[in-house]
Amino acid sequence: MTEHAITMRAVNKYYGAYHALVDIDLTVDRGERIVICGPSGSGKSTLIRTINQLETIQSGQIVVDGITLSGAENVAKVRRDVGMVFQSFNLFPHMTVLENCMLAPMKTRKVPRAEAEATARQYLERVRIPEQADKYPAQLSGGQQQRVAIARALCMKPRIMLFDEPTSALDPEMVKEVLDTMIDLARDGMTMLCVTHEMDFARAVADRVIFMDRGAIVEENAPEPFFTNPRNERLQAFLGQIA
Ligand SMILES: Nc1ncnc2c1ncn2[C@@H]1O[C@H](COP(=O)(O)OP(=O)(O)OP(=O)(O)O)[C@@H](O)[C@H]1O
Repeated sequence: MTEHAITMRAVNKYYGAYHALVDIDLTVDRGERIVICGPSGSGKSTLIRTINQLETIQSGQIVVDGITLSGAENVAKVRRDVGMVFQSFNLFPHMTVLENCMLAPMKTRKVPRAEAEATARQYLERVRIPEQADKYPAQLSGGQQQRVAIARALCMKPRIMLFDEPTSALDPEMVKEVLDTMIDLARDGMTMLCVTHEMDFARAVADRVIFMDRGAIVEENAPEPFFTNPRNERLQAFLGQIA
């Protein structure tokens, strides 16, 4: 067992000439819940997408669960261990909810069908929509679709979950049901990195809140000093805007 869930050292990422991640150093402990916030374009999505190499980096090192992210074999191993939930739910529209949840375990983990189905039903229960198993995504509300996306990620039994603005495409009345699901997960000890502007969620479950600005991590702290005593001027302005 390695000590940390994720270690990023001197990570730099460019989109062409644009410097999107600037000397990122970040260590995430097992079971730690981290919320990442910051202005639009500050690099939040890019940062979490580098953790399962949906974005490649130009310099630095990322180690996930003791595995250095380089080489196709290592990247595949890391991806099996890291679940990701996006702003848009990215479910397969031509498959039922149950089939969406069974696909990856059967394909990439070679889990037998009966076991994949049992696991899928267990996690649909967990996100409180077991009765939707045989419907197609288009027949569900946005909040329900996002809970399917969370169940689908959990079916791979990930050690780490990444969330990229999971509630920002939802109607306001559906935000709470998704946040409640995430709070349940957080309380169960899942290692979580979550890009969100839901600061009540951050206050409720985050061990650490990170503020990104112009590609860099400029402040990180436990919620208490982070919200009550922000040291950085741009963080103060940002918190003022989203309050
Ligand atoms: N594929 C890409 N090609 C070129 N530039 C990109 C690409 N993806 C992101 N960028 C740029 O990199 C910067 C960081 O983008 P990123 O999506 O990580 O920011 P963000 O903080 O998540 O923003 P938002 O809150 O608006 O989602 C932005 O300036 C963006 O325009």
